Amino acid sequence: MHDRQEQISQVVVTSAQMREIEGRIFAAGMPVAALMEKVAIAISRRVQELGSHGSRGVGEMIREQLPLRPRLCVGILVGPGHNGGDALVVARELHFRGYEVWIYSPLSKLKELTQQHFLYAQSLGIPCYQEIEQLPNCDFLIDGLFGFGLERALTDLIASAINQINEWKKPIISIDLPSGLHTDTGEVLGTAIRATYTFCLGLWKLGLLQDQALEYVGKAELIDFDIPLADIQAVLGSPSVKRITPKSALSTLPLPRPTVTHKYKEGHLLLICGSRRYAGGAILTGLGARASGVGMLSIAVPESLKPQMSAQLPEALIIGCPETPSGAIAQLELPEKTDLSSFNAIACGPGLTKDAHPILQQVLDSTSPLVLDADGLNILAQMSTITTLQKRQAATVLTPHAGEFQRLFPDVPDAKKDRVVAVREAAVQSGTVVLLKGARTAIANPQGEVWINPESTPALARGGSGDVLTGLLGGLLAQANSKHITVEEIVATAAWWHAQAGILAAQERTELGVDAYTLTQYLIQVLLKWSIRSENDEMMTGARSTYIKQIFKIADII
Ligand SMILES: NC(=O)C1=CN([C@@H]2O[C@H](COP(=O)(O)OP(=O)(O)OC[C@H]3O[C@@H](n4cnc5c(N)ncnc54)[C@H](O)[C@@H]3O)[C@@H](O)[C@H]2O)[C@H](O)CC1
Ligand SMILES: [K+]
Repeated sequence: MHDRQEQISQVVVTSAQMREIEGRIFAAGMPVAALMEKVAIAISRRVQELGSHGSRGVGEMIREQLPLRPRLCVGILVGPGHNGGDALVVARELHFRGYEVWIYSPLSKLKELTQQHFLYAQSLGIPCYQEIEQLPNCDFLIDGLFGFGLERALTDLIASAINQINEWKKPIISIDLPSGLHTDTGEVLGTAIRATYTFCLGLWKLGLLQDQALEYVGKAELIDFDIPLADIQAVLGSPSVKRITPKSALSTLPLPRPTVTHKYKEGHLLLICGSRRYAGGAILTGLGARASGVGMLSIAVPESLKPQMSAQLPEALIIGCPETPSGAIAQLELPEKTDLSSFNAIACGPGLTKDAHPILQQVLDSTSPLVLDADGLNILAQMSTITTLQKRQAATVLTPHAGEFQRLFPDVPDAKKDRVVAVREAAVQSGTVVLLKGARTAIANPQGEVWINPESTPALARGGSGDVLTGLLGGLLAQANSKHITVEEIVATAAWWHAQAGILAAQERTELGVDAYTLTQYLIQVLLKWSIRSENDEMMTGARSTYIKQIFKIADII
């Protein structure tokens, strides 16, 4: 069961893929009405959990507002399709559980199954309204207007009703997707419900993981309804878009370490960063690399930065390089008998300034895996990016934010419209792994596979946090060859780890308290938090299986 949950939680689908998977289920004999019932009962149960006393959810919020209200009043928004059908089943179930239920159904032409549920709800005496103004004051709402069947911009009638509903500032639970969002791109088609919770049905919809959707999605969770893995496999093959999960991220960390090892076996990373103007970028990149656990860390900086670098990172080999009049690295001067290929990985860019452009060609000509960030990317953007990158044999990872991405890849589809399409196109064209930073960082490999980090925090939107990621990523890349892990999986792990550190820091210090230096201090705490959690899971699973064995033993079954 656990494995299924993990597999399902990684899958991301478009509306077309969901339609195809749904079609296989119905073709295999599952009646549409039965599936709707199965799904909507699961939704109803979850709504009641949220609405129950003491849960940190809708019920908690409502009780703070209306402690005396004898029973919760819920408004059900019903659309013409099966999303509306789901909502009507939920309406019926909450009605039987004692909730005061009202229905708003703006369109008179409903799909047959939805129509049947509508008639039954009316037969139970549940009040149904066609005008949003008629809907009495509810404690919370269930949004079943549109799911993954939304095909075009909303009509004015429905758009103005949704805007009105959003004005009420009531908790809203959206079924499958907040109505009005494009299922694949997350684009707002006119307007959209601002959900407090989104209960995504069966498999994660791609649109819920796109930056432009996030202010509408609220807290998203998956309602599993036992879609056979075989149907998912048949339609998706190996999923082209995956969610990064704690389990997948932790599994690629260079942990546990072999009992017998030494510092050179745990990777040697070269950072090329910093300038007189941006010394801090070099320090932050170094601290990110330190946290990765990399065995040996060399940092090439302009000569004048050497003292402060050694003070901040005494364990690192600081390589003082000749500098330009503006205080940038003029040329790389590596210790004798070493050249760029001596390093397991190179990370280049933070704080370099564009005056360091001669360095870039050197690192591009190297045969080591290479991470380019910040000015490393800005200098690259001045070269013919795609052809330059295609010449490299070794792995190359680019970590642009939206602006750097636009400069690097002016000809790929607009990342604002669909980040997944844009990052995939950039990676395929350039033959590199591209990490496009954002609220939901997206990573693509040259084969066009995409990973999305589903959890982050606006606390990371600060100068320097990208430098930390570059060091962390470079350090993990330098250790990668000790395990058979792909570069893109390492990149996905670095993105997850970096975001988790931001989340942990923000929990303890608020979203204003996560400067880049502080962020570096939370990186190791992420591993402690998740290793404790997975030990607990193991223990729980272990405890649970022991407990079950005891019961069966008593019953003399095993
Ligand atoms: N996938 C599954 O296994 C299950 C899905 N369920 C639910 O069904 C919806 C999808 O239902 P569908 O009828 O295909 O579409 P919607 O209800 O999302 O769309 C409504 C309907 O409205 C029409 N329409 C499209 N765009 C517009 C518009 N802009 N204005 C007006 N009308 C529009 C279009 O004809 C659509 O058919 C899914 O989200 C789940 O909630 C099952 O309940 C369980 C299994
Ligand atoms: K919906």
